[in-house]
This record gives sequence, structure tokens and C-alpha cells, in this order.
Amino acid sequence: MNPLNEDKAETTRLEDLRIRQVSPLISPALLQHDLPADAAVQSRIEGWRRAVADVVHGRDPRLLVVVGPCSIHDSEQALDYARKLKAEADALQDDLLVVMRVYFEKPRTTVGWKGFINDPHLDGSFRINEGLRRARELLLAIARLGLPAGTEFLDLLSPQYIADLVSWGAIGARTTESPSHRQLASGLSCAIGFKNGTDGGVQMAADALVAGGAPHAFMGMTKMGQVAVFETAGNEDCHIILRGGSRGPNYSAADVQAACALLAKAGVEQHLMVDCSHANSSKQYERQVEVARDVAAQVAGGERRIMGLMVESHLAPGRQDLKPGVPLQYGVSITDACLGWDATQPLLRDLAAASRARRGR
Ligand SMILES: O=C[C@H](O)[C@H](O)COP(=O)(O)O
Ligand SMILES: C=C(OP(=O)(O)O)C(=O)O
Repeated sequence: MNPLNEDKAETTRLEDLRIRQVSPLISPALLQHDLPADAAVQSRIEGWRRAVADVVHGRDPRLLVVVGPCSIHDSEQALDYARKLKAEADALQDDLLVVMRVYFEKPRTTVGWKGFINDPHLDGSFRINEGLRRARELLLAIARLGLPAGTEFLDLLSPQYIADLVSWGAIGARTTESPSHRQLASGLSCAIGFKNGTDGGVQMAADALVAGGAPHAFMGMTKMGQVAVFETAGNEDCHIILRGGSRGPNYSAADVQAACALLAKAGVEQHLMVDCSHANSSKQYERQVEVARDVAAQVAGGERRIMGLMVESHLAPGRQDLKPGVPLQYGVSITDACLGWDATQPLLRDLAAASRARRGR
């Protein structure tokens, strides 16, 4: 019996009826003490965040490309991917600002593996302390490699453990309408992209921009693990992400126009990112190439309101199921299907060419 569960002094028989177990959680301060961001890493992340914000606001004409695995399930494989991406990002840096997708938290439609922080052993053992540590180690390694990292902020406490190492963040389609996630975004130190809803609703993402840009006061946890009231300043570096929805894709020129009309009505900047995956690819990973080509043509044609794209890509194409006792294939996603590296490299070069063509206009 976990000793924490024996302490009933502060609970009555009316409480915790559905709590099976309570276990200790490391504090953010302790994890950061063990795995600090040194001065060099801090300077890099400051620079990347500034660069991302410049693209988001159109001060930098390059395209922001958030590319990488749907989810991280193995640090070595993620670093293997990061090394390839770094070489490509350097080669294309005049036209693209490349941020690696380093997603540790997966929102599920119903149930399923919730990501590397929640379950780093992929077996339902939920070693969250270890997941947080390994996530932070990986983010540090990627930063030292020279690549900015982007992640989805899903849990409301986990940002305290890793957000200092993140240069761009997303609020997912299932949480864009959540007041708590909008409040969280209002206090985060990096730019944040809000996905449209799973039904394709863009209005809720436009509303999220307004809410995320405003100051809020809410309850949270400090670095020392104490509860506290946080008052935020509002995040002026937010944008929307078109990811399609149950009614179909929404990356066409007409969809971009319609989304921008909603942004104008909401009184916010008309800049957006297109997610080539999810409902925009009808979850068929190869179709990301088609989506990216369409968006690249819009960009090359002078569409300046598209400031970025998102691509789900891993070392090898497709996806695999997580099955107890069945060994996993190297570099293959265990959540959404991804493009392989071989298809990703030419796609990035096409996007760079489109960005260059737009600058030349
Ligand atoms: O990007 C990942 C998935 O699309 C999202 O987490 C939902 O996954 P699910 O429908 O497989 O649960
Ligand atoms: C879960 C994701 O996307 P969405 O929120 O658009 O479903 C994702 O990008 O990993």
C-alpha cells in the first residue's frame, strides 16, 4: 500500500471515491536543477523564439515549418531524426525557419497511449516522473544540436517542467475551445498556434487568439510545486492553424480567405499556419505532399497570410500499432501515420522554393 494513500486525515468518506492511487511527483524546480538550461541554450531559445515571432507577425518573410514525428516514443530515434532535420534546416535557412515537432503529450479521441511523458515505457506503467525527465533531456539534446523544438501543451502542469526549452507551442483541436488552455497560452513565453476544432470550426480558433492575447488570473503550480494564483500578461504571438475537420480539408485558397475574414472580424492579425496532416490529409499520410504542394503554390503566388506549415514526418513512413510483446519497427510512428524522411526532404525543398518565389515577387 502506498503510504500516501493511507493518510486519510484530510479526506472524508465523501472524497476520492474514484482515486485508485496517489504517488509523489517531482517538482519542476528539482527537475530543472538536475537538468538546467545553461546560458548557451537559453540564448539559443531566446533567439529562436524571436525568430518564430518575427515570422508569425510577417516581419520575417520566411515560412515557419513545424515538422517531425506525430509523437516521440523513443529518444534515440528522435535524435536520429533531429540530426537529419538539422542538416536540412541549415541548408534551407534563407527560406525556411524549421522547428522540429517534439510532441510528448497526445490528446486522444477516446482512449489510447497518451504520450512519452504519461507513459515513457509504452506499457501502461505511467512512470510520469521518468517521462518528464526524459522529455527534458531530449529537449536539451535537441537544443544543443541547434534545432528549435515545438510541442503541444496539453496538460496544464507539464509546461512548468519543459516550457523553457520550447520555441513554439500548439494548443490542439480538442482543446482550442478550453478556457484553461487559452489562459495557459496567455502566459506562455513562446508563440502559440491554436488549431481549428475537430469539426473544422475556425471561429473557435479566432476566439482563442483573442482570449490568449488577453491577461488572465488563474490557479496553477509554481516551480517549487506550490499552488499559486498566476496573473498573465497575454500572449501577442498567437496564430491559428488550419487542420481541416469532420467536414473536410480547409487548406484551399478559398478556405484561407474565409479564415482570414474571421480573423479580421475578430480584430486580430491575418496570419495563419496550415497543417498538412490530420483532417487536411484525411489522415492519409502521403496526401500531406499534395496539401503542401497546394499551399506552396498559394505562397509562391504571393499569399502572405500563410506564414507556416506543419508536417507529420518520421524516419520511416506510415504507422504501427503498439501491441504488448510485439517489437516496434525503428523510426515508425506509433500514433498518426507520418511521411518518411525520404519524402520529407523534397517536400521541404519545395516549400523553400515557394518561400523564395514569394520573396522575389
Ligand atoms: O495527432 C494525433 C492524433 O490525431 C490525435 O492525438 C487523436 O488521435 P486518436 O484519434 O488516434 O485518439
Ligand atoms: C493532435 C494533433 O493535432 P490535432 O489537435 O489537430 O488533432 C497533433 O498535431 O498532434
